[in-house]
Amino acid sequence: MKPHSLILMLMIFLFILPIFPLIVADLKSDSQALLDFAAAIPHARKLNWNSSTPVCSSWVGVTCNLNGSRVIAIHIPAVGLRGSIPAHSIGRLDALKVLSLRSNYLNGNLPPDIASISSLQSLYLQHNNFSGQFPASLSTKLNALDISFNSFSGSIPLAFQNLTRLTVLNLQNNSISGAIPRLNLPKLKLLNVSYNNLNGSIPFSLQNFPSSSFEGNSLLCGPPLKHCSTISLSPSPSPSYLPPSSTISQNQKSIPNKKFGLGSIIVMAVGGSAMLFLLVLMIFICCLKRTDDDSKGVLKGKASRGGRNEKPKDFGSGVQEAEKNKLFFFEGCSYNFDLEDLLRASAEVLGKGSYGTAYKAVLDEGTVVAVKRLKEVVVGKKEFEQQMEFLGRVGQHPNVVPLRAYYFSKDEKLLVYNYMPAGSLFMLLHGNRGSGRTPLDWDSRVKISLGTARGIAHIHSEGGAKCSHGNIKSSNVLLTKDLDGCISDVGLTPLMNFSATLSRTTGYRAPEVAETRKITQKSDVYSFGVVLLETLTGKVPHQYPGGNQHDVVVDLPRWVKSVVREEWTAEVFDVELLRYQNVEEEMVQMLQIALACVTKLPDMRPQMVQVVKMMEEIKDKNRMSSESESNVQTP
Ligand SMILES: Nc1ncnc2c1ncn2[C@@H]1O[C@H](COP(=O)(O)OP(=O)(O)OP(=O)(O)O)[C@@H](O)[C@H]1O
Repeated sequence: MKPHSLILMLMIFLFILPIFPLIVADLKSDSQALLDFAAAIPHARKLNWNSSTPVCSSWVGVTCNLNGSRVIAIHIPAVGLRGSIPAHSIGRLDALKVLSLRSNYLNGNLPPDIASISSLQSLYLQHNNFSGQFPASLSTKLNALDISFNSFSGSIPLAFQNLTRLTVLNLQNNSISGAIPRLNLPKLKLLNVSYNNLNGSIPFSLQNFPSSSFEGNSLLCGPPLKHCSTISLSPSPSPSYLPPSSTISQNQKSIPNKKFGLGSIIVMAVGGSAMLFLLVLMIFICCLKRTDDDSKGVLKGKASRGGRNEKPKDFGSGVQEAEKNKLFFFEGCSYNFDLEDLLRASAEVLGKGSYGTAYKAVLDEGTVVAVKRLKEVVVGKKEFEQQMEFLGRVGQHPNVVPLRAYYFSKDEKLLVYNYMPAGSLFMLLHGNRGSGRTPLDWDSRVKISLGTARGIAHIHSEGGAKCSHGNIKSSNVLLTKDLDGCISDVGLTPLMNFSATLSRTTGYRAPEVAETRKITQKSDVYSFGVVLLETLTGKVPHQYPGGNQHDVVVDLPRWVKSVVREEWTAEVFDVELLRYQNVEEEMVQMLQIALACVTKLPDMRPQMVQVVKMMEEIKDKNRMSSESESNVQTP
């Protein structure tokens, strides 16, 4: 080594030596703050945070700065965090820039020390159960704040006026009340305050945002919503005076009158030199680092790609490095991620089915998808791809859960679907039958059943006479946010071990299937008939873990037929439906369709297109007769 290099190295060493204990102490205090947080908050997925492993390289979701001295970002979305965050835990991370705790089950107040971390730039708390007033004191460096889908109440803090760097402000679906303050936020690109209890007029500075930013606040008025009437019941005008922030006023007061003495000048000169020295040092270190990197070349690139972020996730453990990025997207799919992103996403198990395990995966940019990791696929790659190609063609229908992408390798087969946040028909019918349950009304049951029937009819007609579903049941009827029924798991039966399917469809399986070991369109009609009976009776057609055994009827078609034969037809219907007036006839007609579907002889069952037609006729007839009744009553 040359002598001048040695001198420089010595200088660096001499400079770093005194600050090294400070670096270690800062990181230690950050890690302790995180450990305090994790100890107070139960979590479903392993965070791997413990004092014996290095914070910056092995703690899940934790990012440090370049020299590894401070924690600067925490991303732990959808890891099943529960409970309320204690004060003086995360709030102690005073170098934190990004905090993402979205899609967990956190509740209670947000500790004020988090919102006021002075370095904080992005705060993502959406989809939790936080409540109470959002803290009034906020980091003025914030550029993104998303607290949507919580239960925050109180008014929008006036301190929002000071968030001049804000580009995203999402407060939708909370219980925030009062008027919107006159926010003049020059960088704001995305604003959403919809579905709160806001009132008064929309401030002029925010009137350029679309009406969807404000909808769902019945007492809010003015452009882009309807004009405010001059005599408003609850005008609550926006506050016309906003006190300037304390920091601004202090700065304004102090700067003009300042006079510098000799002492101050010496301090400034010494400080300036130190800064200059630091700058030169940093440039030097960067140069050294680059030389080092260059000498490692491609290897270095590979190492970083395979680093902390690339740990295999539950649904991706069989994915090989060489096969990365071979995620195949179907045409028209707008998703913008690759396999690597998917494997890095945080995942939550939705359930285990006969075909494998389903996960909810939340990608870094906020996209949510459902991923199915298939087990026991019995076909080879070619056949698998042919089936996928077929599904790409057939699966395009509003009542079929869209398959967006797939991945195939020797050890891993993944299917990526749209995530359906409203859950399944099974959960809606049988989940939480105790107190606090929201009953499923008649119109919703009809809408879901008709949607499902349309989805199945579409597969039968588009896929050809030999195309059937083979696994129709209420947990495979998923719901859109408007409660429309969509059929899922389309086209998977031909890929799987037949006995696995047989064992899981008990209760919905047509009697001939066990004998012939063949799934047909007529056996799908039978299964749909059972789902319709389940929707009408509220009874579960099979035993299930944790279920209320009083609601289980092992052979539902047989039970319904026996009750109807005894002329106790009214007894078969779900008690929740008895409260609805004037729908008895419609209910009985739907019951007749269901019974036609579960006829023992396959040839006697209607085709799915006929089922759809009959259901539509019943719906239209009843709508027309109720309209004409109301017309008669109108004077
Ligand atoms: N796209 C999706 N969006 C939301 N939830 C889903 C999605 N796909 C599946 N689920 C849910 O995940 C859970 C497991 O689904 P999965 O289809 O793997 O099993 P299953 O329906 O219980 O049985 P089977 O494998 O026989 O269909 C179910 O509760 C289902 O409602």
